[in-house]
Amino acid sequence: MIELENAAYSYSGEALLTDISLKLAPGTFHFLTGPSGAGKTTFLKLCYGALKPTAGTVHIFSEDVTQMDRNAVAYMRRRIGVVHQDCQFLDHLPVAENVALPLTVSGQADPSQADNLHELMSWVGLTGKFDALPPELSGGERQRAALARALILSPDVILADEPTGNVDWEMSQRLLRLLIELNKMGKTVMIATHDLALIRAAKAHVQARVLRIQNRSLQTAGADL
Ligand SMILES: Nc1ncnc2c1ncn2[C@@H]1O[C@H](COP(=O)(O)OP(=O)(O)OP(=O)(O)O)[C@@H](O)[C@H]1O
Repeated sequence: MIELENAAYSYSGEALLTDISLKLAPGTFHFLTGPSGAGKTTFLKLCYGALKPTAGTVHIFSEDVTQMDRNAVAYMRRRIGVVHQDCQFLDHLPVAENVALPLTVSGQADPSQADNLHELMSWVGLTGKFDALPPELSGGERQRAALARALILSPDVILADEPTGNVDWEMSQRLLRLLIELNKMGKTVMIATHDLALIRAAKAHVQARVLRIQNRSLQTAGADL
């Protein structure tokens, strides 16, 4: 689905990631860990075409990202749901409209009537928050709304950047269960996280591969996590 081959990324000529190779196969579950500033968000951006590698190649759904124009990237992005670290809501729009935004952007006539909007809001436990504004949500509600928005176009792949960053243990377990459930439905999932306890908890329920970015490269983490 997503394949990086000797991929590298530099900001302003300074190498952050070098010689990264990885194949994300359909239906797999990955964690991505590593110290703060190691490049986890940057790596995820390479995986969804927000950044193009400065060396090597990235293929997404068999297409070379460096050869895609903006329209092709936008079209490809419909198949990848991204949960951003800071959620990135439009604070003046109600939660349901934020969740439906990818439908609006992709030209669906009346997103508020979309069956999957109602289903998703219910699935993430936010039925009562349709008309709330994002600043009125708790941290866990924000993360669940961000997950719902990432899923609104029924993507094949979910990339979640610290989805449990600002929530307590109980809520992080709830979010993890949702992501595991998605994987059991056949979706490919990658979660970037600092939370090693979360990774340990997940391993009891899902076969997950743990990757670590360290010293600019990507390694498979040991079983001692
Ligand atoms: N647009 C940018 N321009 C220049 N440098 C950047 C840019 N975005 C990120 N960086 C730098 O790249 C490095 C890696 O950032 P990135 O956000 O990918 O790391 P991370 O592992 O996700 O960090 P954290 O765990 O703290 O979220 C950091 O030093 C950051 O300052």
